[in-house]
Amino acid sequence: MAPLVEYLGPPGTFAHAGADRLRTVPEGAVLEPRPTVQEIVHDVDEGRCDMGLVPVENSVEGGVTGTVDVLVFETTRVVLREEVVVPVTFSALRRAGDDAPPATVLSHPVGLAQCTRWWGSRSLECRPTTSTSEACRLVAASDEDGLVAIASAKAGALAGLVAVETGIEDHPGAETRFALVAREELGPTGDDKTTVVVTPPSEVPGILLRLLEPIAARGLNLSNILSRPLRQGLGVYCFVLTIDRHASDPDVRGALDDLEALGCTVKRLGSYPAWPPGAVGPGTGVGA
Ligand SMILES: O=C(O)C(=O)Cc1ccccc1
Repeated sequence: MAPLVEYLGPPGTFAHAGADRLRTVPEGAVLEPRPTVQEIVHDVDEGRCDMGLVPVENSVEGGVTGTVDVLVFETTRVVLREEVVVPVTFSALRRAGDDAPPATVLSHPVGLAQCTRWWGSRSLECRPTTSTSEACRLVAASDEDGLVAIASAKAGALAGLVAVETGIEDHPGAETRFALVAREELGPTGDDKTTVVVTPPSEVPGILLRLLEPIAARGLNLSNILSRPLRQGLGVYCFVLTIDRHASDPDVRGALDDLEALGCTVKRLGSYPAWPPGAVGPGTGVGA
């Protein structure tokens, strides 16, 4: 049967654009929008779909914490299978005929955070939405005046909105990394990354330094480190580490064994080919 790939919808999101850049999805896959990252990740974890495409990191905002936390705390089977990077630029989008002064801006939290100068200088009220396309859908369906969606021009056009300004982001050239999550990871391609969640034992002084030592000592490059609160009180954190090598590499295996020997809990989120495309084939073109 054709694999089912869910992405953060509705159509026109940056995730939808990312689906077009996927390289490891079998031909004939069916692509379906879902309204929230949580639903997508749980659908993969519990076998209701095969794969899911969700935002994990933005070059201006850092980790997309909503996604990272679902992967860290709410999954048992989900692994990262592929990463895809998408350039992001934002437009201000309105209903045709709504000439009222802008009053309220709607977008995904990452979209709002990347356009703070635009809406901050106009003192607009912010309404976070589950995606940029959902912001467009809500503005198009509302009879409230003065609403502005922040999304790609394409998302706006799909919802029938008019772009009143383009390129409104604070930092041009931003990119977002998306993860294709699945239940099975891929073998080594020669240019891979491994992401793990490391929870240190409590109350060990200098633990961050000690848990980085086995990685540094093996000459492994750490391309990302994110700390997330364990929700057990202030100062209690886990670390999401990305190592630029496949988990089957003996040095990565050795480093992860050392972390466990230090008393850390290690949750393996999987190994996947690094972006930009290197050792794997061309895109499968399942997306937008
Ligand atoms: O809402 C979207 O379009 C997404 O795919 C998530 C997102 C939102 C803002 C910037 C990058 C990705």
